[in-house]
Amino acid sequence: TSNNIMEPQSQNLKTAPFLTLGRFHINEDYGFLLPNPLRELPGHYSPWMEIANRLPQLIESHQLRAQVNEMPLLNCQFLTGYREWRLARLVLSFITMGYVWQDGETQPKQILPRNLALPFVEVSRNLGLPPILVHADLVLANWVTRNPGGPLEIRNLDTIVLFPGGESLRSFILVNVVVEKAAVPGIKALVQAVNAILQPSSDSLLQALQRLRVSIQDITRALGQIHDYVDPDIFYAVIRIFLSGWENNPALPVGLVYEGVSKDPLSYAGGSAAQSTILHSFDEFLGVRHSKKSAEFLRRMRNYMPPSHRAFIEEIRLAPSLRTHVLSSGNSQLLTAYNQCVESLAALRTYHLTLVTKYLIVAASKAKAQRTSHLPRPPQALEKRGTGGTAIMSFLKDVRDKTLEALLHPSG
Ligand code: HEM
Ligand SMILES: N[C@@H](CC(=O)c1ccccc1NC=O)C(=O)O
Repeated sequence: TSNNIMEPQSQNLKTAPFLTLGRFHINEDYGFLLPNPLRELPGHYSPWMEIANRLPQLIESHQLRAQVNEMPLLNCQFLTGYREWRLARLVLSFITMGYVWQDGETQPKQILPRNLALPFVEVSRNLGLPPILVHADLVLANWVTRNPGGPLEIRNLDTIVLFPGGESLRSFILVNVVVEKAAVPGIKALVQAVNAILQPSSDSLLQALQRLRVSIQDITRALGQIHDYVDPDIFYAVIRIFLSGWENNPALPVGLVYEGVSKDPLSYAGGSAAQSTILHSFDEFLGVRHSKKSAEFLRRMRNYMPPSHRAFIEEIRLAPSLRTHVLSSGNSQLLTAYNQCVESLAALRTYHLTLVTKYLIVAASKAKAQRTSHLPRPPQALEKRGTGGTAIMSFLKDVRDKTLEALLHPSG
């Protein structure tokens, strides 16, 4: 039956919720993770897969570049379905990072050969992502469960593609998968809260804020598993360089030439969990305001996310302000629940700062004192900057401090 145009709009809101996950390709069980990623491409693409499946060995033996130079130029037309495109990007992004950084920071490859550059740029354009490894490749599409019916826990997970770094690299990726899984109840609570503001229903809103706080605490707990599985010296000296990019990077000051795509070099930021949609969503929902510089970096990182996830953040930004709703409600329970979400988010960022201290600051000073001579010389350019390109501690402390500034006080 056609909608009765006389029916007041609010009736519609009672039925169709304003915000839903499905519209943004966010999964009820896996959140921003790609559900059940593919691990095989059609036979036509075996030249890519054969290299990807041996990537750590090819990089460590410095044979990757030679292998890539012999790789045939393959046409993307035989890729069918979203999951095949995501696996193709996963494979091509790993091969690209390995190709550029195979011989370390002092001898980067300035030109990406056309047989790699052309398909990588085509697949990237198709998916709305930049032609460089991003969090959506390294983490979101790079996981399988060992026992399909089993839980999404480290022991029941495996990666699809790897860089050098052995167990530390594999676990680094999988801790991030577990973090994304821990965020799912929080993202669902955020959607419930936005719809509760619109209905309005303060009971539902209160319950949603309490669920959001619990999920943020679960994310922090999941983050802590890094200590159990990832060696800081291996992370710092072996793994990090393969996650780094070619924007504001002294190792590749003009960027990278993508042969056959553009005669001028192009610059793109390296991977970072700043490309994970989780905290962007929480910041927008809670109304956390970052400094101009931090906000610019975080906004740029949104262009390194799948377009539908980027759109989800935008939708939250356009939704009615939770802060205004809490303050105007005069409901002290809502105010307390809101502040507990903000405090938990700040605590998550403080915990992340302790990780960065251990895995970057301390690891760097140890490497400089040559107490890790059994490992390769770590990249100098990455000493002061994150792989995403920020000045490490100042950016992260600023982001954490601005989170705390969002706390609401009853006197307004
Ligand atoms: C050894 C592990 C890690 C190190 C050394 C590290 C380091 C960094 C650095 C340097 C930045 C600044 C942006 C950049 O330049 O890349 C950053 C940003 C960020 N990292 Fe990590 N990170 C680690 C793991 C993680 C994990 C597992 C998560 C998952 C929640 C995470 C979440 C974030 C977020 C959300 C940002 C953006 C800033 C913010 O919103 O607070 N990081 N990280
Ligand atoms: N930004 C970190 C590296 C890092 O944490 C990262 C790099 C690529 C993709 C995800 C990352 N972090 C967590 O998922 C660093 O500067 O070492």
